[in-house]
Amino acid sequence: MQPIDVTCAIIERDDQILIAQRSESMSLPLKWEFPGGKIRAGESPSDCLVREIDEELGVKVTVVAALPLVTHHYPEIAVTLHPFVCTQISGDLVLAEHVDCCWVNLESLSSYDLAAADIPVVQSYARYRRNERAE
Ligand SMILES: Nc1nc2c([nH]c(=O)n2[C@H]2C[C@H](O)[C@@H](COP(=O)(O)OP(=O)(O)OP(=O)(O)O)O2)c(=O)[nH]1
Repeated sequence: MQPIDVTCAIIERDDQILIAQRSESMSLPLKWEFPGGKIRAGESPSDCLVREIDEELGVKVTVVAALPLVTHHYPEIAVTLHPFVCTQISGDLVLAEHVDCCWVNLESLSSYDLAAADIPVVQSYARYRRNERAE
């Protein structure tokens, strides 16, 4: 199965990051994820990310760092996630597609039912944070 390319944003605010819950009508219903979406033909991953976050959350973000790609095979679809660490630069959060969102500490993430592809993203983000603090 050829993976589809999907961007996702780990939006940082102080010591917390934003996660959002997919709706019942989306694929992976009610799973928690990092907001984002499919990369369009001819679009760069970072342009896709900025567009998707504006569409889904109504806010502008700027990219701080790119994390390693993660490919995951679900039973019916395969995805390659392009994760970016971001900060919000303007706008007020309004959910256009998700049913819920919350700001969480890294340590609390394991209590949310995350999409399976996001688990390695959380691990690489944790490594990124450790390296940031070591500098
Ligand atoms: N956005 C996002 N999608 C994820 C994550 N983890 C994960 O497995 N996925 C999967 C769910 C979907 O199968 C796919 C992304 O599809 P999507 O429905 O969010 O993308 P989109 O907004 O471009 O969708 P659409 O316009 O076609 O409705 O990637 C994640 O952290 N964020």
